[in-house]
Amino acid sequence: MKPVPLLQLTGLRVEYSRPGGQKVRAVRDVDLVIAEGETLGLVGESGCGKSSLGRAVLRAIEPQAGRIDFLGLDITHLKGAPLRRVWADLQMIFQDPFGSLNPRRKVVDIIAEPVVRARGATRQEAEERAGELLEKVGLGRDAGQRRPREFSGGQRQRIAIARALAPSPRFVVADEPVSALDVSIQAQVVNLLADLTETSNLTCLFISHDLGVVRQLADRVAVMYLGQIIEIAERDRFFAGPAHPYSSALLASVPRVTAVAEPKAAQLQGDPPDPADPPAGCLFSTRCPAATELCRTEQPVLRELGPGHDVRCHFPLEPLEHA
Ligand SMILES: Nc1ncnc2c1ncn2[C@@H]1O[C@H](COP(=O)(O)OP(=O)(O)OP(=O)(O)O)[C@@H](O)[C@H]1O
Repeated sequence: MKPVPLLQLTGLRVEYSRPGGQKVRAVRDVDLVIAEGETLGLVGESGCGKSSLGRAVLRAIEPQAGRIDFLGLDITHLKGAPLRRVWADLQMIFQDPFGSLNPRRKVVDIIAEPVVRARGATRQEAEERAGELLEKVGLGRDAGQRRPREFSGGQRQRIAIARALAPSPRFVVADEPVSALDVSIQAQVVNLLADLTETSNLTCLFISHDLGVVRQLADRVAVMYLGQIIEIAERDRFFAGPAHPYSSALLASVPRVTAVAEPKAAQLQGDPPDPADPPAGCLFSTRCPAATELCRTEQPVLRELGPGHDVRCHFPLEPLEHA
């Protein structure tokens, strides 16, 4: 029997209304399956809809269409107590570790609180769990008696990670968790996250605009453009040579991860179109150096290029190497 996917998105759509009533479709009918224990890296330029997708998955916002199945349960329109029960298994790590931590509370209380609230633990059990987690994230139990402002940015993000893991969730959405940190600290926090996801069999949606970071953590990579997933592949296959011209250009713009040269990669020119006024045909056609008349008129579907490798392009690039 096929295992139940931990998370399944079917035709997920998120729309916002701008003042004046104009509709912005931030997530366009996304289908996605995340298996238990995997880390999926979701990448793309600013504004492509990564956070909107992450927030919809967490049910911090309600999607306009589509369906979210988590652990086999349809959570798309869940509200109140049933949604709060699901949140015990669905946690979030935010970009800004200071803004997301209550400055007036002691660290031990910040971490213990979700264990009491979500799991019904006693105060003593929750504090014990907080102590364990503070050790696990490398801060030590004594850190629990201090307040967030006494810690550096990287340390605060370790506290935020400990808080997210405190109720022993099955799934974590990490939305740009290291991009507010100094580059020298980023690697430490990424290594910690890689270690924790590995040792706790945690499933993770890791949102980042930084392909270098995604390469260190993700088992699979999904690339978003203007609300659509335009390519998804196993990490090694992706980094050996992505098939979508947009992914290729994105990869070429990150010097650190282009050890494998991508000769066909074009430079990304200009900004993405306004999602309220998307182009006809392929959404990338206005910036794609290889766009033809077909690309400008007919929207490509996401189709399988090889095992576990899907691409939404009429003329995908030849992979340099097959994993
Ligand atoms: N509350 C809102 N009202 C109107 N438009 C919004 C709202 N939130 C997001 N958007 C728009 O939806 C699109 C997707 O935004 P989203 O924040 O999901 O993208 P992102 O890829 O996470 O970008 P970033 O990395 O900058 O956070 C953008 O065009 C954004 O301007």
